[in-house]
Amino acid sequence: MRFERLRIQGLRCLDDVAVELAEGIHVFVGPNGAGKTSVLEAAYLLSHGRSFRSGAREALLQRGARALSVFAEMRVGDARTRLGLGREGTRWDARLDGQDVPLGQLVQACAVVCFEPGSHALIAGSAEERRRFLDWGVFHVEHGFLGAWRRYQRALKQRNALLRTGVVGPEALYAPWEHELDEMATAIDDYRRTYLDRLIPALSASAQFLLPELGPLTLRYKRGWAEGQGLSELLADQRGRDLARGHTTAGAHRADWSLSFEHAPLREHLSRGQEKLTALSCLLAQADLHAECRGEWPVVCLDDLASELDLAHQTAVVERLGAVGAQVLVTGTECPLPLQSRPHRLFHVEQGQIRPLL
Ligand SMILES: Nc1ncnc2c1ncn2[C@@H]1O[C@H](COP(=O)(O)OP(=O)(O)OP(=O)(O)O)[C@@H](O)[C@H]1O
Repeated sequence: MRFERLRIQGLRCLDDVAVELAEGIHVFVGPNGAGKTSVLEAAYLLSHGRSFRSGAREALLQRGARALSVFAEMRVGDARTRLGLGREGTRWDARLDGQDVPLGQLVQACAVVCFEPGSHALIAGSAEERRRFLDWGVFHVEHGFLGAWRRYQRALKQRNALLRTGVVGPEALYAPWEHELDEMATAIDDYRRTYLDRLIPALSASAQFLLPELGPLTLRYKRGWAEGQGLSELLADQRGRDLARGHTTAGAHRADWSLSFEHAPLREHLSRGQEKLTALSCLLAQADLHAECRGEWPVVCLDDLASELDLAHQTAVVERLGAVGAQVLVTGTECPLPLQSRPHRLFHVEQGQIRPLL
């Protein structure tokens, strides 16, 4: 898929800008604080309903503005789709081809993968980062996943509310939610395992491409509760313990995964640059798998590429994405060296204004 046009209003320093986009690589250059990352954030917002930067979605709204909106004309194969996401007051609205739709439907129609300075948290950060990566990957290729995930979250909220009453009974109050958690956690676990089984070949290939010196990789997945044990029995057994902790301590919301390499068995063996390259390998593999499942590469955003990777790796990534024909949006204070001699679209960004240079 690719964007043909993006119009962004009231997002950070972008008051009202429109960008025409084509196939291939687009580079946004300009000084610090110019609004380059905000362009990528706008694209990402359409595919995730949130920013990739930490902080509340509310921080995206331009100071003093009442409304924020991102519109895109998107091409998927031969079809054109219009996407819109806006916030007015406290209300967020999503639109697909002129119709109001639930946010979930909008974000499922649009796929953007983003490598940015915070991406190394996928390797060095909390389990929540890795679950989010996994769940977004599954969500974009498995339509049934969102329903199971929502039912799981609802049951979890209910059980946690019961725990907060400070009483472990009666059974009739806890048991239905624990059964629901068991059923939905099993479904979520199946989706995640199937996804990871499919991701591993693409991940091995991208890691081999970016980090050949580390040798073959192994992915370990933990589902969030002991293997071989039913979740509802486990939850019934550990109500007292969960009560003391104030929340549910086992289940699909505790899942995690990790990577190790033959020549770097522990995460602590990786340099910071290698952590970033490992995270990038995961994101490229996710994009690759998305292309395999949906027949279209997602849009790939690379924020501040030149400050994140050395020249050899910048070149490798750009060549790989160029070869598969993905639409790529890159930012930097200068045009990254590997892109200086190639045909691509170049935009200058300054004080929230975007001007095409090429
Ligand atoms: N809610 C907001 N309202 C108005 N301006 C904002 C808001 N949030 C951030 N900004 C400003 O918008 C700009 C955002 O810049 P952005 O992060 O997109 O810049 P950039 O060109 O990627 O910069 P860098 O090269 O430093 O990473 C900054 O100048 C920032 O101070």
